[in-house]
Amino acid sequence: MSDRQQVTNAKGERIAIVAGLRTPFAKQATAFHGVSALDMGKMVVNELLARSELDPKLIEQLVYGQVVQMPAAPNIAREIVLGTGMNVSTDAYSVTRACATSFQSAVNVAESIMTGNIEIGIAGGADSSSVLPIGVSKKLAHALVDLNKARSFGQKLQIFRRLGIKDLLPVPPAVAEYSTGLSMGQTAEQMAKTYNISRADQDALAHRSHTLASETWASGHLRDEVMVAHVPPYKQFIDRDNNIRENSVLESYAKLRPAFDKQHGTVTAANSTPLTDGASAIILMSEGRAKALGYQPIGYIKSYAFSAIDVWQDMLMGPSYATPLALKRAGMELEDLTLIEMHEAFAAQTLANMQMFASKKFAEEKLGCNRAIGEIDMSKFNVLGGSLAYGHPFAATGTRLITQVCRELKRRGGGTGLTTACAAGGLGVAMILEVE
Ligand SMILES: CC(=O)SCCNC(=O)CCNC(=O)[C@H](O)C(C)(C)COP(=O)(O)OP(=O)(O)OC[C@H]1O[C@@H](n2cnc3c(N)ncnc32)[C@H](O)[C@@H]1OP(=O)(O)O
Repeated sequence: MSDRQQVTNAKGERIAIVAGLRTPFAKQATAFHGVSALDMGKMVVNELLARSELDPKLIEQLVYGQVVQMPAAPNIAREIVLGTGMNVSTDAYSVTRACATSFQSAVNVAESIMTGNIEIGIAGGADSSSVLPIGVSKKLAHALVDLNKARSFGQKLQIFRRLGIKDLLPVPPAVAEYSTGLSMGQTAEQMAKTYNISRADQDALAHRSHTLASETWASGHLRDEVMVAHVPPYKQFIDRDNNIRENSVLESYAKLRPAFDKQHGTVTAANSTPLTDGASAIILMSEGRAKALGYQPIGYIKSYAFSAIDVWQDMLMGPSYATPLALKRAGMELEDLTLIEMHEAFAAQTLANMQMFASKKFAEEKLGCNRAIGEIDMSKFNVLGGSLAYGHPFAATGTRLITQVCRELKRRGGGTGLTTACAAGGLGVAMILEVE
């Protein structure tokens, strides 16, 4: 098998990213309080269609995802088709791959174009941490099923007697690993300890992220890729991300108490991504179709790779496993890249991955290579700030990163950019984009 990946259709045409858009990202229970992931997904896809002036009849497929599922609408992709100005005959299905979800939807649409099944598709993802599928305890769920079957009042009473007050309390979804029960924050704490990452270094990375993101908003660059979202019942709107600290002060970070290991921890609210609401989407086309329709693509997919490791220890290492694969498939080295964009789930996780990129020992022991992936040049790294500042509506981050990197590469006169993310389940993703 060749190491190189051919990301083209049978005619040799590349997979073009024609446009990308997102809603502003809002902290949990703020501007998008009460707005579901589906509604945010509809908002962004509608606006993307309007801005790109693409005839909805031409869109053959929409692949979309969310991490925190809405039981009432399990196929969010199809609901977006039915709830926007899209053609009802547009095929639509949903995917989920934790924090790499919209990378997955982008790859699914790209692969449909590569096989020649379609020429035009939309990919993306949305998540709400404010509209949650609040569940019930296992005991209550069991009892409710039994109640349905109970024939007499006596039998019903027996069932209720099995329940205590605690069993009646609502259960919100946990940001935790199903198989280990560890929260993402606890995993970040593991990583800080394993890789010896200091609180000061974590805080400095978070401060850098906020400072750069704040400068980026001030520059006006994000206006083309972030829509103004009118929030139902349409009395209010949000026009920019609301987690970014406009005047981030490093000293204030040190004052915060650890959030996940209260006694010995270093991971705080400031050096973690906040729980966030938002949606994003991109339009993908075969290069030939994009040009025939008169579009100037914002970028092309050069290579991509997914990876998986065990979940018990330091599982947010995805970038260190997926990146070397994507580089190899693109026939590139880390130093060839113009930009490197790594999803900042936590500062500790980001710094651990950066450390392992530079480690020959890691390459030898974990990747079976005799050369480190490479030292990250900070002048290329998360140059507009990262998820620590922008926030992280899980399923929306992938297509945010893809759009942001393509646009920044364009401003810099073109080149290649890596986008990479860790994800729950020990998963990782890396995608290399090229811009002319
Ligand atoms: C693959 C992956 O991506 S895994 C990642 C998945 N995502 C997650 O797991 C989400 C992780 N984050 C969280 O769970 C939450 O954001 C937490 C628990 C860390 C923090 O939650 P909260 O305590 O509600 O955060 P909140 O926003 O209220 O901030 C707490 C305090 O820190 C302060 N703070 C937050 N950021 C900063 C900052 N950059 N500088 C200074 N102070 C800050 C806030 O002002 C607040 O102060 P206050 O209590 O005086 O008002």
